Amino acid sequence: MYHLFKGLYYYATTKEEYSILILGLDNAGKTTLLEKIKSIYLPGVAAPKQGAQPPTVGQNMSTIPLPPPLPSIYLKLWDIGGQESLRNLWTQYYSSAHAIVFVVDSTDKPRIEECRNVLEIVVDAEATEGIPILMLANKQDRDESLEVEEIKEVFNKIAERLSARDSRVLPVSALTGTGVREAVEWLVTRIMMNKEYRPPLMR
Ligand SMILES: Nc1nc2c(ncn2[C@@H]2O[C@H](COP(=O)(O)OP(=O)(O)OP(=O)(O)O)[C@@H](O)[C@H]2O)c(=O)[nH]1
Ligand SMILES: [Mg+2]
Repeated sequence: MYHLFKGLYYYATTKEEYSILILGLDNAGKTTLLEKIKSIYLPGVAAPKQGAQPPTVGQNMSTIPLPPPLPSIYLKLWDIGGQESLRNLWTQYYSSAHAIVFVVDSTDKPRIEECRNVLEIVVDAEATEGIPILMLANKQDRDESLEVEEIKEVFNKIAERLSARDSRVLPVSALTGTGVREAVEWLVTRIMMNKEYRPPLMR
């Protein structure tokens, strides 16, 4: 009887926890995205304002219990600094990540090739094999932003590597929130579909 109650208690009080890595060049909008997701799913958290986030030196982490009607799981979001000198830290997070969100500044045309090269390195790393990759064409609220189709073309060049993977490109504005819920919903579906390959932690 004790074991039955213990089992029921465990079942009622634990949830699956999935880690999501938010990567991308410096100034792409990663921290703004994290803050926006927090403001949507956590009660009482204010939405981020333009220019309010200092460049990230190190990491920010937030655990979000998803509200209904989304599945009752925790998303553990890791936002890691994108400056060149910090990018070699990213690899430490790969093996425990259940998905990668790669944020692209759609207004930063001069750095779009750099962006593609950096994504290529992430995709080619052994420890990211088999996990879903979501590319976000961010800053779509700005007039001068590249369209999502143009961003897709740039990333087509690494399509062979991505073709065997679960990947998607979605347009968003981390600042206004347009597309952010859709992005989270895509991630939730894909990490749960992939849970036999990369199982969640139980918390
Ligand atoms: N217009 C617009 N500005 C944005 C958007 N997302 C981020 N920004 C702005 O872009 C700048 C950089 O945003 P951050 O979120 O700090 O960028 P980051 O990727 O975390 O940068 P690092 O921490 O240096 O890696 C800030 O001024 C943000 O307000 C967006 O969707 N639209
Ligand atoms: Mg940041």
